[in-house]
Amino acid sequence: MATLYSFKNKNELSVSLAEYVKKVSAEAIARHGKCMVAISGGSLPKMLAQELITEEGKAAVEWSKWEVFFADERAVPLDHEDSNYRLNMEELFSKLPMDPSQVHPIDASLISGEDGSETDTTELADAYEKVLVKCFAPGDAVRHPTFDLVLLGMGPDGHCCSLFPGHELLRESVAWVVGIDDSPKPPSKRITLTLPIVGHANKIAFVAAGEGKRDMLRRIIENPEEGLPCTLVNITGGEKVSWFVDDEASQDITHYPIRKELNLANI
Ligand SMILES: O=C1O[C@H](COP(=O)(O)O)[C@@H](O)[C@H](O)[C@H]1O
Repeated sequence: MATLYSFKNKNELSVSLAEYVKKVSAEAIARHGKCMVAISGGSLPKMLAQELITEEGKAAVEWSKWEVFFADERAVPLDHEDSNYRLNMEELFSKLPMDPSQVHPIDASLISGEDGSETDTTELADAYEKVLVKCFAPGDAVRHPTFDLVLLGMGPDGHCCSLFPGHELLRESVAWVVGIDDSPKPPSKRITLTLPIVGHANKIAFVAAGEGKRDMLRRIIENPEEGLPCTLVNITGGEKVSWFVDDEASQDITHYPIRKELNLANI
């Protein structure tokens, strides 16, 4: 069962989220010498940056051991305002002691049309899957990449990565990365990790804050029968999943245990 942490405000959420990231990172590096991370876009990078780009945050994590991939990406040029790569670089990774080569973007040469609207998303997804194959198991065939940490936002419609409610891609069980051409949230062309890959990670963290997420958060947590994408990650990931939300977002949750403090021993 996923753990739900709710904090007084976004500031306290960011403080605990940073503690969680530090611990998960240290454990991964102790286990296999690196930390393989998948990250999404939206409001998440800013919340991570608050504590992690400080001098203390820079020193508390072995950033040189991180390899960063995208949980989802929009089929746009890397400097486009909709690019999750651009957002994460600007908000977070360019401010950390990391080499840019540690962050693995989509293959920009496959973006077609000025705004990416003519891109073949299957080709883009397949190319990104090859990046994962290469980075996770060089020269080796693996059934699933195991991310040490997947960091996700929650869309106000209950989507995560670029897996949208009711979409057929929620049933994908073979591919690691898939293309989507009909995202209900623009831009319509994207690529995304699939549910089995997200659920296979060692740790999965969701971040959601503010009144705008309140109703959907309640439905995700309390109405699993709706089968919303975030709920499916909760079900697949079970106790590996932690939610970091603020009290504004969790206010309507009455039938699920809410923890008010992060307990690092339980992670
Ligand atoms: O389109 C996307 O939206 C989600 C949620 O974003 P938020 O701004 O509501 O936090 C994000 O997680 C995903 O990466 C992005 O492509």
